[in-house]
Amino acid sequence: MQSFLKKFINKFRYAFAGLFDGIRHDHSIALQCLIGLFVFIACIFLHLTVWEWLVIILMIALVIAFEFINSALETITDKISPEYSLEAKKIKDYAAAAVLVISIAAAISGIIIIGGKIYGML
Ligand SMILES: Nc1ncnc2c1ncn2[C@@H]1O[C@H](COP(=O)(O)OP(=O)(O)OP(=O)(O)O)[C@@H](O)[C@H]1O
Repeated sequence: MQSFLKKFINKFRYAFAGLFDGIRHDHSIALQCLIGLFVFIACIFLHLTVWEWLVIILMIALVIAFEFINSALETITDKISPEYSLEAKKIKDYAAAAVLVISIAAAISGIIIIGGKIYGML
């Protein structure tokens, strides 16, 4: 029981270590976190509904999570294929495309929700 609890706590410890390491050492992750924080703070003043908050929080989390996965794939690609290769290019470009797709969805959601709120205030 104790070792189960220890393993469980360690999982969180490693995950948080990864979170802080990514924010400190990966500029793309740091930038996405900063944008997410800025959007979150801006939304506090816009009196969002529960559903609007859910979409905003989900989108911020998805973009940051995709950025972490992208960085993990870049790291493993650089390790196994430091030389130029078409496969390495494909892995990195596909991972970047995944971030792009979710970022476009987040931007559109943000424009609809935040833009709509600001428009309503004018
Ligand atoms: N080993 C490689 N072989 C072939 N193409 C590569 C290789 N490494 C990088 N590339 C190409 O360069 C692009 C940028 O790769 P890079 O590793 O610099 O990612 P990045 O998006 O600049 O990462 P970050 O800014 O998060 O550090 C890739 O999307 C890919 O097209």
